Amino acid sequence: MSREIRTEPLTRDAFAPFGDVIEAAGAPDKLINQGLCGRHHDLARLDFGDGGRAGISVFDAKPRALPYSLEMVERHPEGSQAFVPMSLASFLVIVAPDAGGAPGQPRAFVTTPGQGINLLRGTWHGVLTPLEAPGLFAVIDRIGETANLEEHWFDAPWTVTG
Ligand SMILES: NC(=O)N[C@@H](O)C(=O)O
Ligand code: NI
Repeated sequence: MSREIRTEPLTRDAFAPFGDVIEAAGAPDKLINQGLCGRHHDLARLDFGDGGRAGISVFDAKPRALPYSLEMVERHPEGSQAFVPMSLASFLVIVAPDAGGAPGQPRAFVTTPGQGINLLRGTWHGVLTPLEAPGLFAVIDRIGETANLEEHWFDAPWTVTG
């Protein structure tokens, strides 16, 4: 069986089972600030579970390149995780459905500059993977006492190609 994953463009509909696309797409939901600002409202299904709270952190991640070797995916069973780029840089978003407690066939999406994402609680995903510098991202996820992290290391790597 081929262990190659071809990237696909990130769209709201394709990504919906895994999470949300955070972007200023189409007309704003509301004009605010005397009409000088468009509000694209409430774009993501944020979820911080019981006993946790929302936090914002900044990740400064090293850019990677395609073809990319995917050795591991992880998930956060207690909360969602959003990545909002602090520059107009594309990044690689790898997700996988759950198949009885382990990841199924991974899918790889490439964002267009300006897109961010929110991963639903418990979604298998590759770690933050910028494709160009700067790899600066605001990350909104659960702050709590637990690790909130489950990793799955593949027996053999997947190769993500453009
Ligand atoms: N470990 C951590 O905070 N980051 C990962 O969850 C990730 O998805 O990059
Ligand atoms: Ni994560």
